[in-house]
Amino acid sequence: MSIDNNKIVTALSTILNPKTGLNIIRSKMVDGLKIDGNNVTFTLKVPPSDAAIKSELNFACMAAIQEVYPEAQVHVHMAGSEAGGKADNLPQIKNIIAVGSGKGGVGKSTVAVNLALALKKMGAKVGLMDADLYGPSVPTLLGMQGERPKLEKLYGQAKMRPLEKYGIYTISIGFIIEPEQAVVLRGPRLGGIIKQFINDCLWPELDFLIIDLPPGTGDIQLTMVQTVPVTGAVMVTTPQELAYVDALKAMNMFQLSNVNVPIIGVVENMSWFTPEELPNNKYYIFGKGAGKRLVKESKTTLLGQIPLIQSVREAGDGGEPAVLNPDHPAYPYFMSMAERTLEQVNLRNEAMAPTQIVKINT
Ligand SMILES: Nc1ncnc2c1ncn2[C@@H]1O[C@H](COP(=O)(O)OP(=O)(O)OP(=O)(O)O)[C@@H](O)[C@H]1O
Repeated sequence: MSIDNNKIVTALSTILNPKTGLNIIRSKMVDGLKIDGNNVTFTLKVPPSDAAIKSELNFACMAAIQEVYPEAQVHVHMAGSEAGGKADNLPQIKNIIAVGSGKGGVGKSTVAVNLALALKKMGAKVGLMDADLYGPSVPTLLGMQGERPKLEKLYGQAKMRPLEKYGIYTISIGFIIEPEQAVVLRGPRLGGIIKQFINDCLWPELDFLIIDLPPGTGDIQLTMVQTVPVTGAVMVTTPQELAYVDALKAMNMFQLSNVNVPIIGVVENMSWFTPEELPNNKYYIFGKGAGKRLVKESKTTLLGQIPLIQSVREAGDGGEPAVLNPDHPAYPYFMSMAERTLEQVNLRNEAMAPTQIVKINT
């Protein structure tokens, strides 16, 4: 009986990429498959990992093929994938968007969550990583307090599966420890947790991973740009002068020549106050202008201005973000913010090469 190419591919597609948990055919790890009589030969492009995992993978491939064709002689050549490129970390994710701000409390998490859900509504596959380790808000904003991610073993390594809510995938330190304990985490451990969110999480194939960064500039932001190729950053600010100064500092971090993460655009939150009973009135209680000034400084685009509306806070506290409800007064603002973000990400991808992981000597 001659060996059928398709049956070999089917057998190999039961083997998983040790890094992502996706199958090795989908992950394009199998190259140069050749069948010659009973000999089955191919190259397996493996992400950097230890020798034990490589040998387990090797045996798993052989066993899967020999289950279908016991007479097959299987020759697997192991080849490392190129180091430092997008292929290494989160290759299954097309766009990684970091949402940053100069200061806390400007609504960065609210923007990140509504952006993620709006992109999902527009048909994208979306993940949301809560990297704000000191003040994780995602569990509350998505109404997921107390939920825990499932742990699984993959080739002997413990992996976490992101939780699913409203059709998006998410992970947060708030799902692992009680939020009030997060403040006791210190520098080196913070970087370790971010790396776990990236390397030890079984993220599915996604069009967008939105990352809710902590406010300001610091180790977590740096670890992030060093560990994954961030496609671009969305900066969130409130309209007042003081917010502008801090937002500019945070924005400049992404623009450092050795970081070089493009700014996708600026979202101005709490641009004006609109009382629910007077929906056409706008009161500029925080002044005007920070968003536009930041846009001018970064030569980017104003992705949106979101009004300060009491029910935005209520929707967030209630775990059902505004963009889930088409009748919510903030719905059109968040949707148009997401549409512009998508437009700008597409323009960025047409105009520039993928971001490389940043190498910083500290
Ligand atoms: N447009 C808005 N209208 C009304 N309330 C808002 C608006 N945006 C955010 N809020 C509320 O402001 C508070 C702070 O928002 P959020 O947690 O999103 O900010 P943040 O910048 O992520 O803060 P931190 O990084 O310090 O956690 C929340 O209670 C949120 O519901």
